[in-house]
Parts: sequence; C-alpha cells; structure tokens
Amino acid sequence: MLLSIKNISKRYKNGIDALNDVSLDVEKGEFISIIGPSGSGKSTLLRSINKMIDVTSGSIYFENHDITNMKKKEIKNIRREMGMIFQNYNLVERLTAIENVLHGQLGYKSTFSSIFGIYTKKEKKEAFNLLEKVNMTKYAYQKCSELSGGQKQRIGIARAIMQNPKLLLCDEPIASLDPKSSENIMDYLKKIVTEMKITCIINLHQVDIAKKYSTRIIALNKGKKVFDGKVENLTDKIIEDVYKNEENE
Ligand SMILES: Nc1ncnc2c1ncn2[C@@H]1O[C@H](COP(=O)(O)OP(=O)(O)OP(=O)(O)O)[C@@H](O)[C@H]1O
Repeated sequence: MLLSIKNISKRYKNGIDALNDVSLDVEKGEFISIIGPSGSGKSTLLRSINKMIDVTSGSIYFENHDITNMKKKEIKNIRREMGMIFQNYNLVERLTAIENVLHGQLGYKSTFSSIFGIYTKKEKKEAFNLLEKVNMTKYAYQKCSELSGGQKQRIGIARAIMQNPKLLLCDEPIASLDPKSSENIMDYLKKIVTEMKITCIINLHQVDIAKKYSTRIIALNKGKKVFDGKVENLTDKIIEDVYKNEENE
C-alpha cells in the first residue's frame, strides 16, 4: 500500500469543516481523480497528504509510515517522494524552462548547491530527457514568462517528475487551460506516469476528463467521501447527486 488515509477530518481555524471522516487506501500505480463541487474539500485533501496542512484528527500513512504528526525535517524527506503540479504552475517565471525542470532536484541538494544552481551532468541530461517527453526541448532556454499556459504546465509536469516521486499530486492542473490544451496536458501526464509507474492523485472539476483518464474516481461533497470506485460504476445519477447542491455553495 502506498498511501493509507484513516478517518481524517480537517477543521480550519474559522470553524469550517473541510474534511469529515475521510478514509481511502491508494495502491501503487493507481490514477485517481478526485471530483466534487467547489468547496467540497479536494484541495484540503491533497494539502493534507503532502503535509502542507495538518489534519485535525485521523491518520495518514505513506509507505506504512505514520506521517500524521511528522516534524519539519522529516516532512522535507516525505515531500521529495511526492511531486506536486499546480493550477497556476508555480514556476519561476524569470528562469528558463530547463532551469525550472532542474528545480525539481532542489529537495535533494545541499543549500550551497541549490543557491548556486549547481547541477551534475547526469541531472542536466535527465532534465533534457524529461523536456523531450513533454515535447518542449526547443523551448529549453526560453524564459517561462514567455510560454503559454499549456507549455508552462508541460514544464510543471517535467519538474515534478524530475524529483523522481513515488506519488504525484495534481491540484486542478488544467483549470486554467482551454479544452484542447487540457486534453493535451492530460495525455502527457497519463503517458508519463504510466510509463514511469508513478501513482497519481488529481483534483479535477471536469467529470468527463476524470472518467476518460482515471483508473478510479473519488467524489467529495461537503468534506465527505460520497463515491469511491471504478469509472464504470460512476453513474449519471451519482454524478448528479455529487453536484446537486453546487449552485447553493
Ligand atoms: N486556509 C483556509 N482557511 C479556512 N478555510 C479554508 C481554507 N482553505 C479552504 N477553506 C474552506 O474549506 C472548504 C474546502 O475548501 P477546499 O479548497 O479544500 O475545496 P475544493 O473542493 O478544493 O474547492 P475548489 O474546487 O473551489 O478549489 C471550503 O469551505 C473553503 O472555504
């Protein structure tokens, strides 16, 4: 088991219950989409997994280690194992595409090497290989501020994979993209994680995309898990129920 979440709840300081007794087990190699209306707790769930926030109760196990109450130093080690892809890309805009991909290695470097951007030949080769996988080699030396959204997200994928993660967490990776670029990004993502056998959990607004690419879908509503199963079991009726109260949110 790669990840095991047992009965987690999250109450923010303002009293909002963002997660309510959520449990799930993730096996290696799964491609899981998390769907649900705005405010249902999707981002909170991902942020709990990579320890950006602490849960209020319950436990999280990563590779059978209890990571629920980890200290800061240990969290750094865990984060190396978990790549992140963001809606707003989180690239360093003034740096080139290849420099951003190399940044994926920062978690493994000494402070000295990271400050001076010192990378080995092997790391540079690996970064170029990844640029090739997302078909961005010809933009290697272009500043990220000059790239389109879809191109930026391709760099975001390469950077996350550069980190050599066991788990890839994607928080609305296509929410800022048009439908064509969205499919393009999902194609690259799916191809790379399948090829490299990386487990993937992805927050998505688009149910059709979730159905097309996932091996399993989890639906949240008001912080509760209301569906967890194979794509073929996610009926239109269930989808309707999951999103029923969205207009009231
Ligand atoms: N840092 C925070 N402090 C207080 N409340 C928060 C915080 N982050 C999220 N919330 C609240 O927790 C609930 C769940 O939010 P979350 O962002 O996890 O939902 P989501 O499903 O990812 O939504 P969206 O699809 O709109 O991104 C919402 O009611 C939100 O307002």
